[in-house]
Amino acid sequence: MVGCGKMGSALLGQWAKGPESITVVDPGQESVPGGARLVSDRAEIEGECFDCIVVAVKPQMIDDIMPAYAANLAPGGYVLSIAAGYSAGRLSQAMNGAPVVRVMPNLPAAIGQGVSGIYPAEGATAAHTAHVQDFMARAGTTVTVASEDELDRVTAVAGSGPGYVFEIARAYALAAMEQGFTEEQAREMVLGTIGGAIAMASEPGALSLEDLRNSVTSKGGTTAAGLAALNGDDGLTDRLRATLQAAYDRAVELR
Ligand SMILES: NC(=O)C1=CN([C@@H]2O[C@H](COP(=O)(O)OP(=O)(O)OC[C@H]3O[C@@H](n4cnc5c(N)ncnc54)[C@H](OP(=O)(O)O)[C@@H]3O)[C@@H](O)[C@H]2O)C=CC1
Ligand SMILES: O=C(O)[C@@H]1CCC=N1
Repeated sequence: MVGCGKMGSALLGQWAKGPESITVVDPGQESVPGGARLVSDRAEIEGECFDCIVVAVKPQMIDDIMPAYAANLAPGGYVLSIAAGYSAGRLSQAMNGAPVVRVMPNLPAAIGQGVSGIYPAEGATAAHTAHVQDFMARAGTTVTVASEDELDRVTAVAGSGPGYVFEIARAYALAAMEQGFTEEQAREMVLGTIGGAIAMASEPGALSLEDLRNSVTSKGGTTAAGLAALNGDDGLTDRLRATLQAAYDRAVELR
């Protein structure tokens, strides 16, 4: 694994429980999860070959960092990239024509509750894809997509998604504090409410999201009043549309 920051270490925490021996190259880390081997520079693995090289550095750094690793890929091996946007074709070219599988995980992978998109690019074999599916299933649910464009849309919806959710929760808690609650009370109430509602909506056979919303909303009651302020003019819907579009557009720029 090349790079082991926030997302790399979230995945490594799950992967390190499996049978593979994992080597991490990251100059900035003092330790990595699960007892994986950590080196700070590629020079320390000169001459060593790996069946899979995971790209977990920022997309903007790939051109500088990754070409040298082409020499570390074992015959028959492949490259697994979690970088947003950066295309499989460009990465393969940078790594001497290596097969590439692109993955878009999200941060709850750290607790085994991630949502990951998988896109096996041209040149990736069924065995490579099966290995990635197994790897990512250890970190949560997976969806294998048929086009790279779709993976960039998974990025906008799920890859970046925890960021939107944390921001919504933060704003919700701030509003709760303005109703007179302490920060701790607001956090507990807001996360308890979001967590409870999501758990209920995730039960097998749960109602549609619209019906669930309606089941909270008494005619002429408090929820109806709150919902009118929240999305009565579709402002929230429009804002979320713009959110996903902006994230997708950025992924396209990073290709
Ligand atoms: N964060 C997220 O929720 C998600 C991120 N991703 C993707 O994951 C990738 C990493 O993102 P994220 O974990 O957030 O970023 P981080 O900055 O946390 O992680 C990148 C890591 O790479 C290290 N690094 C820098 N230079 C090198 C080098 N020459 N060799 C090896 N490692 C190096 C950095 O060290 P240092 O900090 O010291 O520079 C850092 O530890 C990105 O491509 C991103 O698009 C995908 C899905 C979700
Ligand atoms: O913000 C980013 O670019 C990365 C990719 C998805 C989540 N974080």
